[in-house]
Amino acid sequence: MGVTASVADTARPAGRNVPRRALRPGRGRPASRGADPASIGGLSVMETPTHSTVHLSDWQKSYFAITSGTCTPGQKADEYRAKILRIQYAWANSEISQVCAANLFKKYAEKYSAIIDSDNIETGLNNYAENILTLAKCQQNDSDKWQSALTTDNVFELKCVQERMQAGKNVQSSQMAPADACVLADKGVSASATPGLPKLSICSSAGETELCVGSAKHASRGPNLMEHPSSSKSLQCSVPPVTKTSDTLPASSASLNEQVHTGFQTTPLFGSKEATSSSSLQMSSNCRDGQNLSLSNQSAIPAWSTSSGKRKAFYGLADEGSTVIPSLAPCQASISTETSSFSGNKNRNEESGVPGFRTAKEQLWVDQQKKYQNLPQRTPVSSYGGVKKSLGAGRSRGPFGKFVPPVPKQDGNENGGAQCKPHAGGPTDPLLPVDERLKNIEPKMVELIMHEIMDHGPPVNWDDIAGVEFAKATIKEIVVWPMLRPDIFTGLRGPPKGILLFGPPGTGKTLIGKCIACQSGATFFSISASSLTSKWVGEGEKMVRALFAVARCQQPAVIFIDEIDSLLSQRGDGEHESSRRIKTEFLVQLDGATTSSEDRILVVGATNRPQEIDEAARRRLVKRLYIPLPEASARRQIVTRLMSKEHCSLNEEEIELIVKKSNGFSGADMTQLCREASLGPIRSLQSMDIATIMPDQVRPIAFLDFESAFRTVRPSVSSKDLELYETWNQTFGCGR
Ligand SMILES: Nc1ncnc2c1ncn2[C@@H]1O[C@H](COP(=O)(O)OP(=O)(O)OP(=O)(O)O)[C@@H](O)[C@H]1O
Ligand SMILES: [Mg+2]
Repeated sequence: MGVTASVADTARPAGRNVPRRALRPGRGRPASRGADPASIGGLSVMETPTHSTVHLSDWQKSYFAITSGTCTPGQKADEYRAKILRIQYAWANSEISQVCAANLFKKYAEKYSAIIDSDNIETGLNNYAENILTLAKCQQNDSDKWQSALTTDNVFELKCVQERMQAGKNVQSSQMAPADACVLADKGVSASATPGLPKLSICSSAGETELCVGSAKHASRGPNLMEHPSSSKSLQCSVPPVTKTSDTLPASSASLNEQVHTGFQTTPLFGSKEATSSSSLQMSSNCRDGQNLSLSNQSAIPAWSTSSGKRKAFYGLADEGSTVIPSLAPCQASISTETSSFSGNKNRNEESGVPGFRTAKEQLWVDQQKKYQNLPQRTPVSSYGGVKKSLGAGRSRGPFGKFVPPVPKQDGNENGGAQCKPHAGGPTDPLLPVDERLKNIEPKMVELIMHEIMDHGPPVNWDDIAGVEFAKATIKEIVVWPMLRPDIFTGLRGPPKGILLFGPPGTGKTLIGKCIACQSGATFFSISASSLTSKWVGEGEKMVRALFAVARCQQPAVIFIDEIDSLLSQRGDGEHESSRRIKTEFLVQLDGATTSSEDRILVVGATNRPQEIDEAARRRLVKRLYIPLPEASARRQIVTRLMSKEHCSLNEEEIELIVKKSNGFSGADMTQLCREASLGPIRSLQSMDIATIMPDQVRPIAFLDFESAFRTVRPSVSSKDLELYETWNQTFGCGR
């Protein structure tokens, strides 16, 4: 690669892989070789080669973009990295001298110091660590495939290691390391001050060559990473044997360790003199080495190629322990401090007891790890803290939701669980006894069902449900009270096993289901029928079986199935085999639940298509409660309750008018009407006011807002549909 191309690249937006040659012809520039280093990056340097192919306008564009403040810190950092890379290439190709390269590096370090050292999160590079993290995540899969051929056994046979071992012996024989020696490994690696291996990690003094860990070759003939793509291998290969001796770390090494983290010396780019003189561009100890090290390492060393283990240590994967050789772990952690600088920063600070700099993302990760460690290891957590998906509607348990074992509650306050064996460790814990009733159920399904238990969510009271007094009273009678007093509700008074809530859409059927969940004190499973039928093709009936099995272990239990018509629709010839099997299994289970008078499992189904429910299922859902459109009183209740939370100027008469005008509206329609009206005061503002107006300056919601809301909100249930519900209710419903 010629410097020409490098310089041309410098003028392009960083990070874009536009073919270099594609740029030049378009611009009609001569494709001459040998750039003028003096013009690389627009900096004046000591050497002035003969050719210059930098297009001035390109350079100016780039330069002004970076310095004008229109670039983000991330873009600036990209630009910086790109420039460093260009210089390295030029130097590696002998197109500029080391002195020239050193000077260029120095200039760039000075030029970019404002963004590198800045604490300002908007103009500095603090947030750049986030970008690196993202990049690293993206690269993880690919780079994980790479495996070093070096092992702990063959690494000692490497010539470079042998040389360094010998050199180490020599130095050790002089009894002490030079005072200004620089250790370039950290904790694990620097433990190598054991006889035979000591100087693997200790450099010669300043002025001499500085070493990378394991890069003995560099020590002997001057570092040239560009010439030695294998240097990253040697970095890695030297680690295991050194680690073995970590417990023999002498104090001197330990103190030297501190230098490891603070310097940039792990990236020797120049010959000895240049290395020393260029220390200023090595972003030394007081820099925010998290970012800087990352930048510099990425530019100088193919850092990501050093090992996948580094990345594992970097992320602290949940399954790391199972895949990482224990003896390697400290080394991986230590190496990651070099390549994954923010983790190094963290380690260092934690070791020294000083709270260290962390990006928000880092902190979140640490917090999640801590949180997760304190919880039972039930839910498999993905490598990055993601959570395995569960099926169905009840996702409210969340990633760290409370663990509810599939056993009856056994303390004195709860009922019906005495016959179950304890299963506190969860279905997948091999050490704990499994409930007899779960023996034939796949643990994976038990696990999935457990996710469907709704044990929290916004509380819903009976008062929140306007109207439907008969349905509410019936539900209290057959659900809540028997759950609370099973001793009274026995024999003929025993609760039914199935309830069907049917009625037009938006009348509060799901709301009632949530209310039962909150008020009954039972374990509440909320499963949408479609999740059983669509997600679990072929396994749906097993899921149904598992559902009832787990519910039996969790008594008293309520299984709420929303849109139950899709699960229990009429059986017919064109029906899919799998859905037929699910339906059959469901009916069997409903019967099974019915046969045991001890069982306290209630199935509550909700539908707005009751006519589609299979007759066998209909029979089993013995209480079929019509949830009609809200009457005038219920509509008034909804409006009053919603408006009581808002700034509103409605008087009684106006509310009555609204109630009258909303005849035929469902509960959901009423809610929508109120939402629409509440936007009226905002709409009446001038658009320019919205940015500056104070909340208390917004006028109250008035009747005129409802009047305009009535123009856009219409009833969602047609009178024809209503007739169908009425007819079905008269035929099959249990209402009065
Ligand atoms: N009786 C009611 N009292 C108060 N609010 C209600 C009532 N009915 C409906 N709503 C409002 O309408 C919203 C939708 O209600 P819900 O989801 O329970 O209807 P649904 O009967 O289940 O409808 P669908 O048959 O379409 O599933 C509720 O969140 C609530 O805000
Ligand atoms: Mg619903």
